[in-house]
Amino acid sequence: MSSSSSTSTSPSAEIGVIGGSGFYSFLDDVTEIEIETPYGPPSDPITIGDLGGRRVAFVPRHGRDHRFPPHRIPYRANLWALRSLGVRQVLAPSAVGSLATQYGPGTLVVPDQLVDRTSGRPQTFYDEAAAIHLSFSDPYCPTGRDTALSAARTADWAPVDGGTLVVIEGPRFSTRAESRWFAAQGWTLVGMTGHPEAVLARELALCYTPLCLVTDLDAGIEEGEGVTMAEVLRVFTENIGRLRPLVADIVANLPIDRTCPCPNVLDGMKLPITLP
Ligand SMILES: CSC[C@H]1O[C@H](OP(=O)(O)O)[C@H](O)[C@@H]1O
Ligand SMILES: Nc1ncnc2[nH]cnc12
Repeated sequence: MSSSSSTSTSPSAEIGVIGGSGFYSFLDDVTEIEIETPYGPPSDPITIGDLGGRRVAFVPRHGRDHRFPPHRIPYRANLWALRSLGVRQVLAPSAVGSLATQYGPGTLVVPDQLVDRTSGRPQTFYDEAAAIHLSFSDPYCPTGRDTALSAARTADWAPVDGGTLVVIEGPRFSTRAESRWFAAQGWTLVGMTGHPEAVLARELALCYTPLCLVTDLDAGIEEGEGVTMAEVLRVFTENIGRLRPLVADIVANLPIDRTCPCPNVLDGMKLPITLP
């Protein structure tokens, strides 16, 4: 681990933020850290700073120059690096498409379920020496979700509480038929990065909370031209001015001591690896 500023102790943080498309920086007055993990380096050097009285680590999921497409993001390295810095609670802003007309661009959703439609992405830390099967019935931290929802309400950004995020392999967007099928299942949102990020956080006993900003109505919902990357980035950029302070408020309001089930998910398991 190397750091750009001289510190006598190792840099550490308690809360991690993984920025998505259009969310490439977060903190002021940062220490920048280059970390190697058993899974290679994270998407970018991690920046650590103080925010709302908390120590926060930030990593841009796609890299600050958006060089990693969703299927090439080093998800394991990102989560491992955050945990190795002391992070135990993770906030995950993400740009998503909507599968429901009532949730138009600019809607903030804190989903409570996900459906994995990715293929071939490494999605576990436990792939040799012992079989580890974790419960994933409720993929997100209940306390993180509640904290996010109440911070959004306080900020007058009426959030949608719950919904199902379907995660596609990408990097292409969905066809209209796929999109209509997702909507017909009753799923709410579509994205490309929510899996395996959430399950890898669970495997490291981290709290993980998705913050989904709707940037578009997906192809089968709006009979227009179809979604474009430019549209996603434009709408995200229009909303980043209120998303950043909201993430800061959530950071400030996350509990210091975790009373949710997340810290205990590995209890009694004989792990084949030592967690950082
Ligand atoms: C920029 S277009 C599609 C891209 O945007 C979303 O990224 P993220 O979840 O990191 O905000 C979506 O999942 C795709 O990766
Ligand atoms: N319509 C969409 N499909 C998949 N990922 C997205 N990210 C933002 N909008 C999206």
